[in-house]
Amino acid sequence: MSDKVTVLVAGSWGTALASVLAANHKEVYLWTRRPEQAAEINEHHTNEHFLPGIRLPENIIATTDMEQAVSGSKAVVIVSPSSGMRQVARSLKAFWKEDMLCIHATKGFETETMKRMSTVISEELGCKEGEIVVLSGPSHAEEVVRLCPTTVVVASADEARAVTAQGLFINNDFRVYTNRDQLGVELAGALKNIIALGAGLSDGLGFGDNAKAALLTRGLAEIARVGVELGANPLTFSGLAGLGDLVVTATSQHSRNWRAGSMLGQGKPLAEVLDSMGMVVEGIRTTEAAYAISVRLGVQMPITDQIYHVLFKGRTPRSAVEALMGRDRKTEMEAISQETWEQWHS
Ligand SMILES: NC(=O)C1=CN([C@@H]2O[C@H](COP(=O)(O)OP(=O)(O)OC[C@H]3O[C@@H](n4cnc5c(N)ncnc54)[C@H](OP(=O)(O)O)[C@@H]3O)[C@@H](O)[C@H]2O)C=CC1
Ligand SMILES: O=C(CO)COP(=O)(O)O
Repeated sequence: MSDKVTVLVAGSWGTALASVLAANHKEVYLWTRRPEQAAEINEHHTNEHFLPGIRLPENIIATTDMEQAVSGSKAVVIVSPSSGMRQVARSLKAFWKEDMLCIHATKGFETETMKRMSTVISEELGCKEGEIVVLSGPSHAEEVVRLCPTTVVVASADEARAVTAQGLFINNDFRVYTNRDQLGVELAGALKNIIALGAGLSDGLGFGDNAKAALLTRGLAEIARVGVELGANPLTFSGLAGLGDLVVTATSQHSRNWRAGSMLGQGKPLAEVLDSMGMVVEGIRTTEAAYAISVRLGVQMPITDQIYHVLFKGRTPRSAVEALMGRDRKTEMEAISQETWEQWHS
């Protein structure tokens, strides 16, 4: 097989992952729907809107032709925002071959159906969900393209595919671990964006480090609670896709979710905040999906609940904080059932 790999969509993360792959492979095809962006990448080796000031490797070949991008590739990496995933996966289907590896690096749900991205992709490609590989972890595109040391996890129910994905991406700047808990990794990557919005809100309101530490810790508790209820390994939430990504997203000014939350906390309306971003803020849609999932399962997600009401129901950030601080008295630790413990330690 050739040494060609493909990345679908040339946003910040797709372009950054193409740069990692370009260090390891001969040809990296980067598909975009915009001809002017393809021309910019091929002629100037830049993607100025998404990664200002960065010169991209010359073996990244941008194209708007899906067939040219995909045919003969050994792996296709989909990095669409969650809102475009079904459409992008559907366009891929015509050129998809069963021996290609499919990896996705998107952090979100399909809001209309509350489905995970692996589910959406497998439905469109007609493959098993467990064959998809999920790439996630603490990794801002802006730092990856500057070759700052970065660690991520690739997860698949099919361990051999995760190991193959690890081999495609790993190098001395980009360290890749494998994990069998595809479900947990996917849930952790999506749900941390809600807490990052909350951390931004807290900073925008002028609260301090105590509030942020509380949000991260109790946020992780509710992410793990819903994750375990859905069948994930509890230990995944203390790994790179869980704690690692939560820390990087909720404490970094690179984070679009943190930035959006911070502007909301300063009193800017949601529509104005989203207009000013120029990039995807996944946490908004994810809050809607997670709120619906928590109601459906009857699992408490108090922080998500408050952020949902701030975003969509006109609650002020301050009254959301009052509601969180005034909740019933609780014990900190929740029991993990014997059955769950045995399942993950067998
Ligand atoms: N940025 C980061 O550091 C990281 C991002 N992620 C995740 O990666 C995913 C993508 O985020 P990111 O790259 O940052 O987003 P950006 O906002 O930087 O870019 C989004 C890209 O998606 C394209 N796009 C959107 N909808 C469609 C569609 N229907 N068909 C084709 N192309 C489409 C846009 O094209 P156009 O320009 O034509 O609108 C644009 O190129 C998100 O789920 C995010 O959470 C994960 C880890 C790190
Ligand atoms: O997921 C990310 C880093 O791991 C990027 O987060 P933002 O989408 O908030 O920028």
